[in-house]
Amino acid sequence: MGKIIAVFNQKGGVGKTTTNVNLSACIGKMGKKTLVVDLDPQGNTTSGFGIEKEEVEYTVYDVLLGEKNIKDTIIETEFDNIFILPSSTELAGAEIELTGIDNREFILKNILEDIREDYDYIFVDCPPSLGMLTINSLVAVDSVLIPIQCEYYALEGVSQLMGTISLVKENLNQKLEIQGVVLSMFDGRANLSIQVVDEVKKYFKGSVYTTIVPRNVRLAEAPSHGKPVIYYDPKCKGSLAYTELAEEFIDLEEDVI
Ligand SMILES: Nc1ncnc2c1ncn2[C@@H]1O[C@H](COP(=O)(O)OP(=O)(O)OP(=O)(O)O)[C@@H](O)[C@H]1O
Ligand SMILES: [Mg+2]
Repeated sequence: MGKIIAVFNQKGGVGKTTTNVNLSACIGKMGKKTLVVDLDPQGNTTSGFGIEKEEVEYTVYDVLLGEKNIKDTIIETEFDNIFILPSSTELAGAEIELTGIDNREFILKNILEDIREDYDYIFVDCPPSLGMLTINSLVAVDSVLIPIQCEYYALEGVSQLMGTISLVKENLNQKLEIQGVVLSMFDGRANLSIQVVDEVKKYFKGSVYTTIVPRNVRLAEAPSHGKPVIYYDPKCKGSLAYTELAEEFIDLEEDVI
């Protein structure tokens, strides 16, 4: 049965989508069948895998509103073992449209239960907010992968993030766990980055991945070519980091089992 993981931090621009696209692409390359759910109306995960948002007929929006079956909406990408449930800008409206529905926090969970056996891993890309879409994803998943940017305000908002996870755990999803914390956009030349790594490790204790993702311009360029970085420039630092992170992720998972 597939494991479902939300890539979440309510803070914007910390590397959620970059981590989601590149970690899942590396895991797919390792032979694991992977579904990526783009739950962000910005649709950066969808376009990051080379899918033109305007050309997609049905999206996660139609599935959430019960107008389309998930199996008919998932798209197979050109990348090894990667399937995507695409997003669209309409999804922004879902925040409001879903509030009128009974058991609205469980909509995504019920949808993903139908297909979780078909995949090894399912990654959900969350928007940078604490609205109904994010709550749906925290209820639907087994664990949360938290990207943290190596910058001055890195830990700002982290207590709110942990508070949200605790609330969901107490009230809506008892089995919710922290999958791990990924430090991203590390700049080895800056003392600040080094300090942030120490602080984050102190706060999250053993949950921080050993692999740290450096700031690497190839990671920022790859989405405009519609490719995960390992397909865009397999030898760059960003590719090496996400490949290492995927190996660490899988090793930890397979140890647990
Ligand atoms: N390691 C990195 N090196 C260089 N640029 C990066 C790196 N990680 C992310 N970026 C760039 O930083 C910006 C924000 O990253 P990303 O979109 O992954 O964050 P996000 O948390 O998903 O943002 P949002 O909250 O808006 O969804 C993007 O322009 C991305 O290309
Ligand atoms: Mg994003």
